[in-house]
Amino acid sequence: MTSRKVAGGAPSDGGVLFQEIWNCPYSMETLPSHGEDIDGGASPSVSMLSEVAARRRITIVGGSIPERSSGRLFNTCCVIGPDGQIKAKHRKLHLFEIDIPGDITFRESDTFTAGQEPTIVDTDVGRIGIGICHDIRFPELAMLYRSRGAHLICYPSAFNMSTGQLLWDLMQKSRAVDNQLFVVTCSPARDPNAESDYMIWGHSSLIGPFGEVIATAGHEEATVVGEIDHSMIQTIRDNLPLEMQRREDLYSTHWLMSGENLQATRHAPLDQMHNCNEVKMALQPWK
Ligand SMILES: NC(=O)CCC(=O)C(=O)O
Repeated sequence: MTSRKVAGGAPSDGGVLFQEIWNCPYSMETLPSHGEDIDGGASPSVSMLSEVAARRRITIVGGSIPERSSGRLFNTCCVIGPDGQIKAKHRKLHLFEIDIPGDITFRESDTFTAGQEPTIVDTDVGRIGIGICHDIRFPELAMLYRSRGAHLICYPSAFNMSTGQLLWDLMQKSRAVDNQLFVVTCSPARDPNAESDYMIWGHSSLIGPFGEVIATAGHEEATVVGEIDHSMIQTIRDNLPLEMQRREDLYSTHWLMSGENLQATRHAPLDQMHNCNEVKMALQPWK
């Protein structure tokens, strides 16, 4: 997936987004043997991205690779600037866990450790928030990026056949429309002959702040190219001033993500979720 910024500053040569886990099969059994030590400078995959970014003078949101660090494995995305330097590193925050008997069972947490920090980074193609695949299901993360002034959120991804058909488009459009910004996704292509049980859904896309599909792929291998006009963000926000219409008197957007009562309420069975309207949410301070 490649994109080019066309407004809101000097045009750059653009950016490229890769998919989730592009340097090896997305299989929990074999992933550990492909882990690379990014901080230790022993990552052939990131070195390759850096070389390409510097040679082409572009920003690369480098999908994700298994990152080995202090004896643990993370699902990690590096953002690389046109000088070939790593500008940011995002470790997947929400690991994908699913168990639909007879259909799909997948547990990333058997292999990966979850990251601890959201990632927002200023690049030549705008201010980018990063999420990796399953991170897209959590609207709070996208809201956080919006509140930090993100122009676009990049989600390197690998949705599957069980959830992709119903939800993939919906997720991307929801995050874009709720937050009135651009959402860019990149998925691997589907390989019908793959030996893995995990069949990829595909359909990488660039979605605009009004939910419009600017560019999209099918499930086959493709390069998707789209233009991001930053001025559209303000236009849509002026046309439809959602932020001004929030009913802070009814629901607070100052979220408290910790605290015993909140935890107890959030994790209670549905029929015990009383007093929910008393729960205040305040955004976890993010340094
Ligand atoms: N690789 C992933 O995180 C897949 C997420 C997914 O398919 C979902 O439904 O969520």
